[in-house]
Amino acid sequence: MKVITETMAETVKRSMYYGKGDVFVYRSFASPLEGVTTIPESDFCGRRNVIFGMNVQVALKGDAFLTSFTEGDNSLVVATDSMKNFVLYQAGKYDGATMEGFLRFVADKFLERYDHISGVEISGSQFLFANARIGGADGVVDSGKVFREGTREMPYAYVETARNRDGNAEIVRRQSGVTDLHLIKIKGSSFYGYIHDEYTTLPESFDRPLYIYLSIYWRYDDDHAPDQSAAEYVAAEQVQGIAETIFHELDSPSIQYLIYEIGKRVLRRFPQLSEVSFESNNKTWETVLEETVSGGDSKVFTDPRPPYGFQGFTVFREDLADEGSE
Ligand SMILES: O=c1[nH]c(=O)c2[nH]c(=O)[nH]c2[nH]1
Repeated sequence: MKVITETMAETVKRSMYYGKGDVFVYRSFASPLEGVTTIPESDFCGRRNVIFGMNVQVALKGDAFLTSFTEGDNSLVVATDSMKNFVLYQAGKYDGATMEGFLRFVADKFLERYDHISGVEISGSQFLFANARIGGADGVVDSGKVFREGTREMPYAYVETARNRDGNAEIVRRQSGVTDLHLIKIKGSSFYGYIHDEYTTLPESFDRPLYIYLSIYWRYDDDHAPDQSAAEYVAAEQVQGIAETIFHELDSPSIQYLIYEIGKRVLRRFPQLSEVSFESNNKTWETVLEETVSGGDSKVFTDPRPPYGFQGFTVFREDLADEGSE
């Protein structure tokens, strides 16, 4: 009987996990992120982390949880409410400066604390808070105490760990990112040359108001890790700066080509990365009036109607192979 069970365990890969989402963590006066290597496309040089805030999702994995599903046996269940408390408690113990580092720290602590857990999947979206600007005797300066939740676009991080044969935590997969950029280029984008057949109604466009929703994700190569050194850390703000710069510079023939060019620039700027992935949506405005009283290029637009197009693409370091250096 035992042999059959073991064989089944090897051949049947069951999906099994449970956890907690929307764990909102706000840590005040965390370590500042300093010593980041700057790039020409961005003036980002660090984060003060007066408020280090994020929305965390965590899931625990392990064969030990099987009977909680199959027999209602809760004896090895870490309640998801306790997971939430665990994450919040660790926020007080973390002395690093990045979400990637924090998630790794929490994942390791889970495996240390609970022997029966075999793996952890944890991800987060970071809230960026910007200093309020206040007027006083010295002119308009940063408040240092009052912050506004900065932007819609959010740094993203994902870490998956598993216990190895020696019982120690190992990284299985991880990814960093920036999600939910909304970028409009008012002039200088086209889309033409696509298949024209009995299904085509879209007019070719030689100067469209290209509006994209964009999420960008990147992975470090095996010799580098996002929580290793600030000098090798790739910040969401920097990748965002590259995306905005390329969008500005390039007269793009399509979103497909635009994201490829952004990906190549990111890999060229950051040799410590092995790949960059994109998810984009096309929200290009509809043109309502081609002319206005202002003359020149002035027009009137409105939001597009659904459905919306999307693109997904991963750029690898090999894609740079036949390019000269800048
Ligand atoms: O950049 C674009 N890529 C497409 O594949 C596409 N298809 C479409 O209708 N509009 C666009 N725009």
